[in-house]
Amino acid sequence: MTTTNSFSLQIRDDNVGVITMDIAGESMNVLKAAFADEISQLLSDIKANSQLKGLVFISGKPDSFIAGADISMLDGCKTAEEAQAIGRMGQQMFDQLEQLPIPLVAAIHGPCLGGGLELAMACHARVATSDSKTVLGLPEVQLGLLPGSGGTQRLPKLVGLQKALDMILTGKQLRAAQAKKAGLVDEVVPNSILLDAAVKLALKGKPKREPVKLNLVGKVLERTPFGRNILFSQARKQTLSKTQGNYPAPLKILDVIKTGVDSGMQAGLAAEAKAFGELCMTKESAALRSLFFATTQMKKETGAGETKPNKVRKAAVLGGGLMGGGIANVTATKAGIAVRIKDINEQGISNALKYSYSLLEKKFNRRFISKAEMQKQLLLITGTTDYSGFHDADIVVEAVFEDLALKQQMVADIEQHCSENTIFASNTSSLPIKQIAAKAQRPENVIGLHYFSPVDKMPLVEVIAHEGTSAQTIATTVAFARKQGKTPIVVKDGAGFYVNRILALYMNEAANVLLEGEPVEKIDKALVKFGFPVGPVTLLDEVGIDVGAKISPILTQELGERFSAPAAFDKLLADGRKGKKSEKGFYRYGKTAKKGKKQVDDSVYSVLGVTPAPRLNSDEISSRCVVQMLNEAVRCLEEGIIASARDGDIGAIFGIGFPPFLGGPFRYIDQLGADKLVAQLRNLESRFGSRFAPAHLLVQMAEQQQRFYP
Ligand SMILES: C[C@H](O)CC(=O)SCCNC(=O)CCNC(=O)[C@H](O)C(C)(C)COP(=O)(O)OP(=O)(O)OC[C@H]1O[C@@H](n2cnc3c(N)ncnc32)[C@H](O)[C@@H]1OP(=O)(O)O
Repeated sequence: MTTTNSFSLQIRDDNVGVITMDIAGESMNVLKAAFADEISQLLSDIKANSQLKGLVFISGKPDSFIAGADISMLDGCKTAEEAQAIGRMGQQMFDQLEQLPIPLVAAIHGPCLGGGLELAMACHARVATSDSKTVLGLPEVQLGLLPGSGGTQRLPKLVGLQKALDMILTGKQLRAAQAKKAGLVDEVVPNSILLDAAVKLALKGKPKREPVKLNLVGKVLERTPFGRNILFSQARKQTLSKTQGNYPAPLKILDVIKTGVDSGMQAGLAAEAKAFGELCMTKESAALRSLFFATTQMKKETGAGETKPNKVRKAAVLGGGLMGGGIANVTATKAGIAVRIKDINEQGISNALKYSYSLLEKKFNRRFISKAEMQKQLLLITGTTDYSGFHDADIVVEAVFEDLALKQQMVADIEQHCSENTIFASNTSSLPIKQIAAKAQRPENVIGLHYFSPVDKMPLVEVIAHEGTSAQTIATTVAFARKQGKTPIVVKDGAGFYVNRILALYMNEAANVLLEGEPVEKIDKALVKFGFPVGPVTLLDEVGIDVGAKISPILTQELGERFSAPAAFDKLLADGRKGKKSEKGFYRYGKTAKKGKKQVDDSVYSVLGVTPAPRLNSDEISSRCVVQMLNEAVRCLEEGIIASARDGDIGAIFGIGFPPFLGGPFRYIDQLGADKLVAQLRNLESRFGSRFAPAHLLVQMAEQQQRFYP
């Protein structure tokens, strides 16, 4: 038996060596530069033992394999050369594993990501557990990086070029069954027999790798120089349209994979390590890494200091609409908690159940979950038109219309039908929680829990405590949201909370620009180019022009005139234009829409009384909208609506899709400089009026040359 700090090698009676990786004192295995010496020692012991018939590499952690290279180590690199050397070291380490004369099998349970998968791919075979915790992927692109230790070269060999490009460019993670279908793992087994299965495979000898099975088109695209040129140029085009050129990593990924395919593995590896080093130094990667650190840190916070959350065993949802159905879905599928939906009629319940069914069916068809998992999750969702089955709900989330009296009635109903500890969480997007709790007998149990649509996709929730909400209610709600797979930020009670507040000013400015005559598609394109997933006008159509019109007066009354929507927008509603749901908005929908490209419904201009005439350039449009968002974010921090710049950054990125490569509004202000932003706002204020007046805190920071982050 050989033991180093993080690895041990144990020889079994059948002469299979089991290498166990278990970094002391850390909850997950990550790869560090310091391991090079340990691996060398291990390999020399292995080579010295002529009896060995095979090897298994397994993790000593209960629920994780390897979560990749240590991101803190990468963050600490000062030069591209330093980061390149780390990539090279990993490449050499994995090369040595691949060169071993005896079969080496990776036994994978839990996350096997980034450098972890690169190590597993250097092994001669892979067995993975069918457990839902087991996921395999190369998520480096999400950190603004590329796989730096052989991943760009080995993955295409195992799963084919097209699949590898898809995985590396998106960072998507595969469950074991999907990985098996793709050719990434050889066997899928229950966790209880993982080691046995891996040993068995090792004793069979090194498997012969057949070329990836491809259909005729696939063969032409992947196995002829002509086809590959088409494949890479298509991928480049798609990447540029998706990233708008804002992210350097995807283009480098394409270059590096192409180098390997055209000039061989060694050239590919050299290009990979060089690009890895360069990417590590980019501001985009630094911003994306900061998101990883922020979200990891937030996972530990209860939202209420030392108060421990109560366990939620059963939940209920009021309202089976799109939001209610989505909330029920994540409660059952992500949190694994039984959830009861109440709607005023059977149809509402049936819609909510169908919603979950179709999402789960898609996951099943993609082999992401098994039939048994699908059925188990569906069984957790039940429906009722009265309050039957509500008495033992630990938390009730209401997702009914934005009507204060109705919501107050719901509070009273829940106090009557549920226990005295049941939490009442309101999914309101604009009403102050204090008002919803105003008539409650137990206001300490009332809280806001604001989800974003579509609930199954949007990662953020705002948890809103009013002054009387108890610490216990806050901690339990935060933990509940986290179990649903959400990133919660705790915000102070106030109209629009944080996300809708900063969004409203941004959308208003887009509306102002539109009313000055800029064409709809130009405004949308400008903000997509800036880095938002969709433009503000498209977003207004999606959310509903009527919804915007309802929220705007509430925000104006509570927060001031800068929130009042341009009066001309009332004409849209008078014309029956509510957006996508009414098939009438800024764009064409339904029968009037032609297939393919989105088209502006030109009649919207005459309704608004404007003649479209482009005058501003893309940067002028985007900066006018974005500075409104930045300025309001600072006001929210100043007023304590958000507790920190970090929460504000996460809220904007996860709730609105603020460009992640900028790190969020506050990191972006740091990058711009508070003084430059103040100057820009003052200039706009002189042209357009007080809605651009800079926030006090921003002015103060500009004067004192301060930053939000060190
Ligand atoms: C050369 C290579 O190609 C380059 C790379 O490999 S870059 C790294 C690629 N890997 C990744 O991006 C994966 C990052 N990690 C994750 O996504 C998630 O942590 C996970 C899905 C693995 C697990 O999530 P979850 O179970 O919620 O646990 P989470 O709280 O995030 O992490 C547990 C601990 O592991 C740490 N951790 C996880 N992955 C890490 C990593 N790659 N580097 C450093 N620390 C990591 C977390 O910081 C946390 O530490 P703590 O307990 O001391 O706070």
